[in-house]
Amino acid sequence: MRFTDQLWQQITPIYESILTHGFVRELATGTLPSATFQYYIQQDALYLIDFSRALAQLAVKADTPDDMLLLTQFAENAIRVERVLHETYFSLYDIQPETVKMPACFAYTNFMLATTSVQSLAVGAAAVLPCFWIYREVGKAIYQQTVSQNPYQAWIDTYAGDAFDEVVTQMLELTNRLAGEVSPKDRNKMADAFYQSSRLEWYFWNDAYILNQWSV
Ligand SMILES: Cc1ncc(CO)c(N)n1
Ligand SMILES: Cc1ncsc1CCO
Repeated sequence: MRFTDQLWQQITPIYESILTHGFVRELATGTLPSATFQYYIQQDALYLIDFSRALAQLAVKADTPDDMLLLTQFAENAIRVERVLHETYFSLYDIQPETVKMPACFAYTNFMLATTSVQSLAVGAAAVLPCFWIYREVGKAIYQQTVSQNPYQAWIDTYAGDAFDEVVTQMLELTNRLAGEVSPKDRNKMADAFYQSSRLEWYFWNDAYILNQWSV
């Protein structure tokens, strides 16, 4: 069994909770209230910027030009996806950019940035892997269930598509290779980082669903 298969086994309950979450269900059926989607897109634009920073920090730590290139391309692409959010959703739904990260976005981006700056390349890679992998699985799952005229179809197509699939496969290969080069102790740290980010993926959707704000 590949290392990443073990990682996925450990997050099975989290993944199930994500797939059955109201946000994901309503995204699939197109019934998600537009205010909820707005909140999500505003937070995701903020998220993608720091996600790009996290990937760039991993690129600095990479040992080979090939890995540097892969990670810098991912970092660039995260900014490009952030731009596309603005060009499509922000203008389509007349969404105003947000500057304040709400609790889940704040927790998730800070966790990724701390892990990719303080921990090793392998542990940092495990911390960003759920961003790739969970979105691909959710994208493919929703793609099966989606209805015609779904207002969120473009979002679904992005993550269910072949281009994203290829990117995720590359990130999985990198993570498995790195896992093979580190100690069992570090593989445990990788598993912990992967688990924590997976949890935060659930919280990110949940915050949007409940329109969570800072209480104080
Ligand atoms: C919160 C979150 N996780 C993962 C992705 C996909 O990279 C995204 N756009 N947003
Ligand atoms: C995972 C991911 N999601 C949006 S951009 C990106 C980086 C890979 O291109």
